[in-house]
Amino acid sequence: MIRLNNISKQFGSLTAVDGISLTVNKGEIFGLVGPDGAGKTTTIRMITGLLDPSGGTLTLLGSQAPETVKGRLGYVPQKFSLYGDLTVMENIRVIGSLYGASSARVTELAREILTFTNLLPFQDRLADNLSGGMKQKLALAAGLMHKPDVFFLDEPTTGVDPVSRREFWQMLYRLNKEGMTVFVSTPYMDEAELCSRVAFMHHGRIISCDSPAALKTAYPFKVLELQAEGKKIKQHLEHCPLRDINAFGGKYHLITDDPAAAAAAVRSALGAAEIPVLALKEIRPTLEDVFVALASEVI
Ligand SMILES: Nc1ncnc2c1ncn2[C@@H]1O[C@H](COP(=O)(O)OP(=O)(O)OP(=O)(O)O)[C@@H](O)[C@H]1O
Repeated sequence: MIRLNNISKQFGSLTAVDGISLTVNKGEIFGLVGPDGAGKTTTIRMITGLLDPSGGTLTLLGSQAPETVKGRLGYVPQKFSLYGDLTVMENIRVIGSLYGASSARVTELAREILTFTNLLPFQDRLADNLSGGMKQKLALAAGLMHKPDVFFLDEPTTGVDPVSRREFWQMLYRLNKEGMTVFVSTPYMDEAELCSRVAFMHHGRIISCDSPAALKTAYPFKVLELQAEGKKIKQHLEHCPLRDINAFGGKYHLITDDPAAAAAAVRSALGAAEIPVLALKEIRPTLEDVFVALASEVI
């Protein structure tokens, strides 16, 4: 459905996308995952024909010219780009009428899509007065007005509250079940987990691409999760048999080859520093662990 072969993009001397190749199959929820500046937006803009690649070849829906299949694509850009001074319904109707449907058909479709996105009760509210999560739902609704075969969403939930994020993903799942191929970029690893396959992007390159389960299975190290209250924890663990220490929201992931030996050394080192260990246990590696290892080129 989507095939990129050695695609790159230069902006002057900056290489934003550095020779990436990937294939997305019909019916997938494909995640392009990576930190800010990795090259995700640039990649999506090239696939959707908004930007010309500097090199490489690209096939989308069987065509090498994205503009010829534009009518079959949906695109939700990173920044809200609908009309703030129009209501929810007006925004949707404007987009619908751009595709040349009759007024009656636009009304019917608008109601159907606003119902699907739970926005119907807010149809008369100005877009400017919507919450961040609702704005993103409106952008999603707009992207659906022409019933695309493949739907591109560029970091659709950045800055959106957790409840709205969950609702948003439930919608993506429902659309996907109905047959829509979804291509979504995200900096969030919990969202990466929800994709059928993910490509990790870093400094313009794809450093790995597989299903979340396969990526985690291939991870070669063990992970200990540590909860401890104290300062300079990393420093105290310097001489423990650990490959890496990563802080994730108040907890530490300790990367090791030998979890038993590492746990004993950690308890001893923190004990000597009078830092109480609140919890220390081996956990299954997360996608975040996989990404950190890939990005630092230790796997
Ligand atoms: N039009 C442009 N001109 C010059 N540099 C650009 C342009 N667009 C993107 N870049 C640069 O290319 C790199 C990749 O940017 P891109 O927006 O694709 O990354 P991203 O992974 O989508 O991250 P973000 O979430 O920050 O948008 C960045 O260094 C960015 O500053």
